Amino acid sequence: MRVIYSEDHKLRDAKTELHGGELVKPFEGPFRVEWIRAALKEKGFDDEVAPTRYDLTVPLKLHDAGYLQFLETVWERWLSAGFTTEAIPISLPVRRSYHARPPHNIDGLLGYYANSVETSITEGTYEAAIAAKDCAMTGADYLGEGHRFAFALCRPPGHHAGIDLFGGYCFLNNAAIAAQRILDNGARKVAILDVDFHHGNGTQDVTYERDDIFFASLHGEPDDAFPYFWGHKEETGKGRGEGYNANYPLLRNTAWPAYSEALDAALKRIAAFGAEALVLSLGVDTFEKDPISFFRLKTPDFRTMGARVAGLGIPVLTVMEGGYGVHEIGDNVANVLIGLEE
Ligand SMILES: NCCCCC(=O)NO
Ligand SMILES: [Zn+2]
Repeated sequence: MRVIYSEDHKLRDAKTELHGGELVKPFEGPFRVEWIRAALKEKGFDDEVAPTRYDLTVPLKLHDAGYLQFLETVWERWLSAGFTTEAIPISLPVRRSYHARPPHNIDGLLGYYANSVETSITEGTYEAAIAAKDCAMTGADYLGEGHRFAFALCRPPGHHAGIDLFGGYCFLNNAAIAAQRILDNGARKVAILDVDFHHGNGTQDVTYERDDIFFASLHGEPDDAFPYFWGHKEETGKGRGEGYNANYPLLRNTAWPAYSEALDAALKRIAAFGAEALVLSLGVDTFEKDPISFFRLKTPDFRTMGARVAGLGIPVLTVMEGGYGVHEIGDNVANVLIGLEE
């Protein structure tokens, strides 16, 4: 299977994350991708390429132009405002802020575009996010050449990045950008299946009113799991998108039997939609040892997951999302790819 990887992920190397009321070493660090890369190489995934560089034409079909400009300029503006730390939002447009609009003040602008406040913005964040979406788009084009599978080893991840929202370690929605590229390459219907532990609220945001992209997400029950305010069953799409969004919230300690039931239901919906290709938002923070999640999947389950997804019989672009803290993330990602190709 072709693996698309960019050294530029290392440009995103934040030193702080707001977690449990204090600034900690980020869970989402460069080590993650290097662990995964090493595991893939060990298991024979040695067809690795660097991404093609693309302009912003496709991201601008999903993200707000002002938001992209913010991402590109925020770090310099933060420093020019005299700050010497990493940029973390503190004030958000919440309920009844009826006239909220992007303030000039960079401190306020950070909050305007944030959907959560754990994620610091630092030097190199934008460049790394650009490289991640280039990995996803390169994978989409590789499928467009007639190949069945590809893996975009994206970092930073993207599934919490909304139309004009960053957070949850995400800045550009790599999976949705890849889906858009697949459509631009000629497909009429594409599905995105998000198997990360956390609801892909950003992906839901950018696809919610569309009938050419079907979005399904399996995730921790929002009443108990980040991002908390999205991912309920009753979120089924809006306008033309009504019926093209499916959420499968699952309870604490969910293990493979219950998880696979929801997975099969999601796959059935995707097949019924008539997807010509699938973008798999792969987070492996569903793993039993993940430090910030609460499902109980085991390493062999990820191989079964890949095989079930391959059962759709359509091309699959796997896009890396979350999965933290333990070396097993490499084996778990490799197992999904092995299962896909079985
Ligand atoms: N503050 C929690 C951030 C969770 C990020 C993540 O793994 N999303 O999939
Ligand atoms: Zn996650």
